[in-house]
Amino acid sequence: MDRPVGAAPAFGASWESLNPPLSPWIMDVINKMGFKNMTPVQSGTIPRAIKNQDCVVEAVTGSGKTLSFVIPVLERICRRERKYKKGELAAVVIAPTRELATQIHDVFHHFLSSLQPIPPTDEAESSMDNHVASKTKAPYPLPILVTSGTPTPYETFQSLGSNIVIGTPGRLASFLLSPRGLNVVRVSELDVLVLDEADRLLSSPDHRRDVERIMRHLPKQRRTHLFSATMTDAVEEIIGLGLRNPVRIVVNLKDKKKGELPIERRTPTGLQNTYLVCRHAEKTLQLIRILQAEVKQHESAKFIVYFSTCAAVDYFYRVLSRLPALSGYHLTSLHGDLPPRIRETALANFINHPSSHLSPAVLLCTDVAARGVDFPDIDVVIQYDAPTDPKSFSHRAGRTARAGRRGKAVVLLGKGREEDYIDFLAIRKIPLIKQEYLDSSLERTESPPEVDPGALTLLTDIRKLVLTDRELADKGAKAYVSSLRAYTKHEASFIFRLQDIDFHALAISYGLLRLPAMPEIKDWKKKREAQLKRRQLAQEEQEGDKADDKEWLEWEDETVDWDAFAYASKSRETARIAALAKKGEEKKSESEIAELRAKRKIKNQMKEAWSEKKEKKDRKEERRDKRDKRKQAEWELAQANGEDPASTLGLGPIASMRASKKQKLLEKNGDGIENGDGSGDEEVGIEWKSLRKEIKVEKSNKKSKKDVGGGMFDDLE
Ligand SMILES: Nc1ncnc2c1ncn2[C@@H]1O[C@H](COP(=O)(O)OP(=O)(O)OP(=O)(O)O)[C@@H](O)[C@H]1O
Repeated sequence: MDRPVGAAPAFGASWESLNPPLSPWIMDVINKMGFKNMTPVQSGTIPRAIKNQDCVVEAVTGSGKTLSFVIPVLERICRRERKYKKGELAAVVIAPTRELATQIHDVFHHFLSSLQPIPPTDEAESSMDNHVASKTKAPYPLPILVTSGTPTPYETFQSLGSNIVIGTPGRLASFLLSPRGLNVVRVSELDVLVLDEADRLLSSPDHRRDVERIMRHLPKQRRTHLFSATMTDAVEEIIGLGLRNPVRIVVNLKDKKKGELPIERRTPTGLQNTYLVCRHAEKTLQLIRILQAEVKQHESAKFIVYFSTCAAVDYFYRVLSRLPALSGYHLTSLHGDLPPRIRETALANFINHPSSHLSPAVLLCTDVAARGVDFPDIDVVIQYDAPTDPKSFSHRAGRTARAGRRGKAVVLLGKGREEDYIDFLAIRKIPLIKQEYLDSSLERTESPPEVDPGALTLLTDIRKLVLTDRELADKGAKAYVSSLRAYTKHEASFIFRLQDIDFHALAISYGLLRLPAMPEIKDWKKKREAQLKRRQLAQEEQEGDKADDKEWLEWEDETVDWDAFAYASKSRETARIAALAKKGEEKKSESEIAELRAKRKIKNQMKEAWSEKKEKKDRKEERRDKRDKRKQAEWELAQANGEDPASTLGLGPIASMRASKKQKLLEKNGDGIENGDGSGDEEVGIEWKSLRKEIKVEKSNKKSKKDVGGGMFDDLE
C-alpha cells in the first residue's frame, strides 16, 4: 500500500476537508501511506457512506474504490456508541475472487494492525511502559478472511473477536449459514455490507445465488454499497433487492481536445490503450516482440499477459519460459486451475519480484487476475486473446495506469474481422490507438511482410522444445482446443467467429506438432480445400481471386514417431508404455474379433445355402404332389367311365393315401408349428421335418470333420 506522495489521481479534495473529520488513528495511517488528497471517487463516496446512505459506485479502474468503502466501514465502527462484542459482525465484504478478497483483507488489516499493541522485545520486557503496552488490548480486533483453500476460520473468528469479515460468495455463505455459523456468528448488529466488483458477483449464477442468500440472512437495517468499474443490468436488479434509496456515484473521465467537445471515457487518463493487428500465425511472435521492444525501447519492467483459458496459460508459461528469446525474463503463471496455495505464492512472487528492465517480470494469467487486483507498477498489459466478456477488457487494461500513473495496454487482434472489435469498444467509450506491427528488428512497420518468416522460425523453435517432452505436446493441443472453444463463447460473437479462423495459422502460433482431431477442424479443412479449388479455377480463368482473398499458410505436421515420443517424467512415461502394451494386447483380441466376424459371415452364407437346398426339396415335393393329383384325377375319370383304373393306371388313390399318411405323421410328432386354423400345419410340418433332417446331416458332417482334425467352423458351435 505504500505509495509515493503525489501519486493520487488528479482533482481530489484533501482528507482534512472531510467534515466531520476522520478519526485521528485513521488519518495517521492515511498519512503514512503518503496519500495527501482523496481521489474523486473517494471524495464523492466517503462522506456519504459514513452517513446513512447506501451507495452504488462506478468509477474507472485504479481510481481508489477500495479505500472508498474501507474508511467508511472503519469510521462507522469507531463512531458507534455501543462497541461490538466478540462474535458480533459489524461488516461483511464480498469479492468475486480469492485474490481480490485477500487484497481487501490486507487493506483492512493494514489499518487495524496499526492499533495493535507492539509485542515487547526481550530487552524492553523489564521496562514498565512496555509491560503496560503489552497488556493493553487493541480497541478494534483484526479482520478475518473467508475464502477457499483455508479451513473455515471459526476458531480464528472467535479468538480474534473479529467484527469484519471479507470473503468470496460461496465460502462466506457457508461461513454464515452453516449450522455452526448460525450458532457462532451473530449478524443482528451488522452495519455494512459491501459488494466489490458487484457486476461480476452478479453475473455468475452461483455467485449471485450465494450473494442473495447472504443478503437475506443479514438484517435489513444496514447500509449496503456496490462498487465496480463497470455496472450491468444485474446490478440494477440487486439494487431493488437489498438497497434503500441508494445514491449513485459515477466518476466519469473526459478527453478534451482543443476546440472539441469533451468525450467521455471508461479508462484511466494515464492509460495508453492500444491494439496491434497481425495474422493468427504471428500472435506469439508479436507477443515476444512487444515484450522485447518495451524493455529495450522504454525500459519497461513489469508485464501482464492475458489468455482466454487456464490451459493456454499453462502451456505458454512452459514454452515461453524456455525460449532463448525471453531468457532474461522472469515468468509466472496464474490461473484458476492452480491450487489456492500455489496461486497465492505465484501472486506474491510476481508482486515482490525486484523487476527492472534488466530483469523484467511477466505474469501470464487468465481473468482470475483481471479485476480489482492492485498490482503495483505494471508497465504494460498485453491481451493475447481478447476477453470473452467485453467488460473484462477495461478491467484487464486497468491493471496498469493505476492511481494516476502512466501505463500501456495492447490487445492482439487477428487480421480481418477481429479488427471490428476496435469500433465495438469505441462505442463502449474505450477508444483504442493503433500500434504498428513489429518487425524482426523491433521497428514498427505499416506494411508487414506477406508471411513473416519469423513466425515459421518461431514454430521450429517451439517444436524443438516440445519434442523434448511429450507432455508439452499434450498441453499444446489442450491449450489450442480450449482456446478455440473459448473463442466460440465470445459475447461479441459477430466479431469473433470460428469460421473466420485459419486453424493452420493459429496452430503455427501455438507451435503444434499436428492438428488435434476436432470436428470443427475437419469441416474447416473441407471448406478450405473447396476454397483453394475455387481460387485455382479463378486464377486459371484469369479473373483474379476477388471473392476469396484469404491468405492461407502452408502447414505440415511435424514428423514424429508417436509410439516412441516419450514423456520427460519417468512415472508418466512408464504409465504410457504400460498403456501402449495394453493397447497392443487389445489390438490382438481385435484381430480375433475380426476373424470371428468373418466366420459368422460364412455361416450365414451356409445358412443361405441350406435354405437353397430346402427350396429344392420343396420344389421336388410340389412336383410329386402335382403328379399324384394328376394320377388321382385320371384314376377317378377311368372309374367314372366304367373302366378298371387299377389295371391301366395302378396308382389311383396314392395321392390321398400319402396325404393321410403325412397328416398322421404330423399328429404323431405333435411338434409342428401351430398355424391358426391349422390349414398350413401340414406344409409347415413337412418343412420343419425336412429342415431338421438336413440340420442333422449337417451336424453329423461337421462332427465327422471335427473328428478328423477340426474344421474352420468348430469355434462357432
Ligand atoms: N487517495 C489516494 N492517493 C494515492 N493513491 C491512492 C489513493 N487511494 C488509493 N490509492 C492507490 O490507488 C491504487 C488503486 O486503488 P484501488 O485498488 O482501490 O483501485 P480500484 O478503483 O478499486 O481499482 P479496480 O477497479 O481495478 O479494482 C492502489 O494502489 C491504492 O493504494
